Amino acid sequence: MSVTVRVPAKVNVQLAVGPPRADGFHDLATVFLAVGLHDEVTATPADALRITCSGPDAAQVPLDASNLAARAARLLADRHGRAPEVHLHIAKDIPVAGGMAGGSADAAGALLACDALWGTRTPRSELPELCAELGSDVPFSLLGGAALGQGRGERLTPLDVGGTFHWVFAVADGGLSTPAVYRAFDRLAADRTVPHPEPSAALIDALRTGDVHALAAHIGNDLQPAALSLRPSLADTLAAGTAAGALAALVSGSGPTCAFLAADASSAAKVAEALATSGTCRTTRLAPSPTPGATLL
Ligand SMILES: C[C@@](CO)(OP(=O)(O)O)[C@H](O)COP(=O)(O)OP(=O)(O)OC[C@H]1O[C@@H](n2ccc(N)nc2=O)[C@H](O)[C@@H]1O
Ligand SMILES: Nc1ncnc2c1ncn2[C@@H]1O[C@H](COP(=O)(O)OP(=O)(O)O)[C@@H](O)[C@H]1O
Repeated sequence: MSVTVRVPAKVNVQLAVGPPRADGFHDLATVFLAVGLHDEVTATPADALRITCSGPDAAQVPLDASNLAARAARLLADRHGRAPEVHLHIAKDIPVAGGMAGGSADAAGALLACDALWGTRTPRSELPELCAELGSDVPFSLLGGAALGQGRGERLTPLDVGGTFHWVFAVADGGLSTPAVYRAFDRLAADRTVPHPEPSAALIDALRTGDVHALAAHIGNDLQPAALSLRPSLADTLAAGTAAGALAALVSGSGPTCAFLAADASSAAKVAEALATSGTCRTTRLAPSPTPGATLL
């Protein structure tokens, strides 16, 4: 017997970052959008906790206790006073360390898969809190769709989305460390007062009405200058997608994946083709949004 859970990647269409807090995190006003790139986490009975991973980027995924799926299994087992005996296989399609919350997706997937395999029946209302213990992005990986994230990103308010948005992702060679990008943000902000981050009403309205041009006009990522300072070549990637007709171009979360919003599916295909031949990224992916959160298959 085994249980498989499908989990989506995300892009932050708004990522407003405040000053560092006493606990080292930053308060955010972020709008998460789940996009149609997925990992699958399969839980199978085993004598001990074991992690395996397949997919083109599998070699970059740690298979020890630091894997977020392993941490999720341990947390759930502790919560129910049982041993974390499970084999978790991650079929990885989400770029690793790319600012698309792949590890967070696997954590949310492992929680749901283990809960079903072990029959621990954790109340659905308790899952977001367990997710938040694992990482700031994990509650959104569970929820999917679109949501406003506040606090360190874990306090979610679901948002309505009135249409399908078409994305192209330009995947870079190598990842960027999320803490390093937040540190670069702090360095770049050292000589100014960083305001408390506020949600963009215009952007939330654009999502609700499904207006791609309005969404493109209000999209933004405060971590982008920080990611660019660590990886200046991303400016060429962003420029290549814009030249190919993308309505908006931005770094996805902490990067280095770049995200391009296209007017429709055929424009997205053209942007992807131009990026693929531009020599400014390792590979490109097309994905619609929104898409559901962690789902038992
Ligand atoms: C930037 C974002 C945008 O959604 O995602 P990615 O682009 O990395 O996927 C998130 O804020 C990343 O969330 P996540 O990757 O879950 O971070 P966590 O494990 O909770 O924290 C890792 C580290 O990032 C920094 N961090 C994270 C969240 C936050 N609101 N402020 C922070 O300063 C802290 O240095 C923290 O120690
Ligand atoms: N299941 C997992 N999948 C990917 N990376 C993981 C996983 N568990 C732990 N990690 C570690 O987390 C880091 C960040 O990975 P990821 O979640 O893919 O990126 P990001 O935080 O940029 O969205 C990786 O470099 C890797 O060392």
